[in-house]
Amino acid sequence: MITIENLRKSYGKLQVLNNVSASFGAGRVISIIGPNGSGKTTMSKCILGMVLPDDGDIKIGGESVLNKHAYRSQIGYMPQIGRYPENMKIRQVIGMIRDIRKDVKQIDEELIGLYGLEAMYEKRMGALSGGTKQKVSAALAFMFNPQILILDEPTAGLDPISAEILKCKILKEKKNGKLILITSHIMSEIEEVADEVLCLMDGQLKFHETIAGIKAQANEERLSRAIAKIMNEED
Ligand SMILES: Nc1ncnc2c1ncn2[C@@H]1O[C@H](COP(=O)(O)OP(=O)(O)OP(=O)(O)O)[C@@H](O)[C@H]1O
Repeated sequence: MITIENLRKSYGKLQVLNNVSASFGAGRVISIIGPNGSGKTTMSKCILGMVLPDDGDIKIGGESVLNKHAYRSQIGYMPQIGRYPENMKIRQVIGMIRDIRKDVKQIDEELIGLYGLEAMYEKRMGALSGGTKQKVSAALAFMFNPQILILDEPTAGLDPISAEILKCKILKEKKNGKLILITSHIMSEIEEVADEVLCLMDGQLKFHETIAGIKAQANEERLSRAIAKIMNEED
């Protein structure tokens, strides 16, 4: 569904993505991991068209999406920190985005219901707690039934019950054939929801492997130990 070919991106002298290639199929959850600053968000933003790579290609359904816009409507994005106009109420933000996406008939309001957002509709975005803002971001990412979801540290800041709701939603949408990319540092969460792990280190692909494959390769039952072992291996 998504193919990344020899992706390169630098900011000035800093090479953030160095020849990264990978492909991701429908009906899979892929966790993107790596130390802080290893290029995870930059790779996600390249897929979203928010950052233009210096070199390489990104294909969705076999077609290059570089410098194109229409494909973005197939992607639901939950940013690490959602930024919203402080004075707008939750109701207005959701209404505004629904207005922009009038083309979508099959609206998915499940997370709005599960998070009880309607009861907070009249609250202004600037007055919300970080976790509630995260819930709005999650609800918006899933709302327009996108075929691809990119979730940047989605459960960071959510209380355990709200995080559980989101993990269940991720697994449900995976069963519906969606491709879901998640950046996360939480190993237990990765083990619960992901099928594959892609690891970036210093902008390079360190490995891209199934969970079972990682454990077998490292000869470790615990995913966190297995990943640490592989990350510490010399190339
Ligand atoms: N717009 C930008 N201008 C300059 N440097 C940038 C820009 N965006 C990112 N960088 C740098 O690129 C590197 C990779 O950043 P990126 O946000 O992709 O990392 P990450 O793996 O998502 O990190 P984290 O785990 O901390 O979220 C960092 O050194 C960052 O400072």
